[in-house]
Amino acid sequence: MTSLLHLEAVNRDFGDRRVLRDVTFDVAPGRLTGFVGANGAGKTTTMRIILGALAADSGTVTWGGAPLTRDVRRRFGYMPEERGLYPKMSVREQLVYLGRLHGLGADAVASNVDALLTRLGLGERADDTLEKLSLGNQQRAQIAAALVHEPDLLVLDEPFSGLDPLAVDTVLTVLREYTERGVAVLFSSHQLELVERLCDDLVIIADGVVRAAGGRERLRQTYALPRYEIRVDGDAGWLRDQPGVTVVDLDGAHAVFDLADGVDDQSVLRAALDRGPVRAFRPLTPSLAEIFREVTR
Ligand SMILES: Nc1ncnc2c1ncn2[C@@H]1O[C@H](COP(=O)(O)OP(=O)(O)OP(=O)(O)O)[C@@H](O)[C@H]1O
Repeated sequence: MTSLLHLEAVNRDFGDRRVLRDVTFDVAPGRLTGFVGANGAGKTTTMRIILGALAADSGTVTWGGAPLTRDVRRRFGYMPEERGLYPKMSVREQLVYLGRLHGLGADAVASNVDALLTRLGLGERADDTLEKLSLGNQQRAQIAAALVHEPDLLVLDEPFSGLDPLAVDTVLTVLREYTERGVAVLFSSHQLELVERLCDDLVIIADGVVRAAGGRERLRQTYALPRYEIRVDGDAGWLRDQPGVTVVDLDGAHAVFDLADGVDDQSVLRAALDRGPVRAFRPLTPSLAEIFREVTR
């Protein structure tokens, strides 16, 4: 059974620089959580603290409400930013080695490794040394290494960087299979479009501070501007004279506009209908890139 990973007020300094400030968020079982932030925002440092590769100065990390022990961490899978496989060893050999290191029996390891390599599209390359593989395939092998011992929590540092769209889909499908089994997955990325497409939950960090965290749809609603799109038959220029309306974009019959606080969207719709047919009228939800800009500025 997997559990909830919870970080509470985690702080970390390097020298006189505070790199993480009161970092608090959850990684829930069965959910893909995207960890986004600019270069140097603190993602890798946070992940290394979760994995125990680095100590926090203060704050706690718990798994199912209990502090992390070495045994609990053995049930975690990690793909570090500095990829960790040996270039001159065959992919299969090192995955088997890693599985054994995590305490799996020889038979379980052999079947896990074969299944994983097939799922990740590396079945044919299993006996090649890592250095012989393309960069995209090396990346898939690194992901396999984080999965080989059937972890309860997966922590992946930029797992999608350098993958072509097909490989992104393959890896995503595999990660989804894990979340469907209840595994909790945290991955960092600076590719906002990708994170937006993939994630159930998001954590946005800037300068070591979590600026927003929670379900993707809830965040979208929380940061939704009162912004609307309208398409009419004639020219929509009259919107400029409508009280409480600020036109953001106008292109003939199509317009995007913001509404002032307290102005009823239906009154704008009625005003449009008084002038003729309305072909489209809808509130616009912000993209992750817009939310990111909003919370990190
Ligand atoms: N061992 C270290 N010693 C000193 N400073 C460090 C160390 N590790 C990280 N830092 C600093 O901490 C800050 C956060 O780095 P971190 O690697 O966690 O960011 P990140 O969000 O993962 O960025 P990136 O996307 O570039 O990997 C950066 O300013 C970095 O220079």
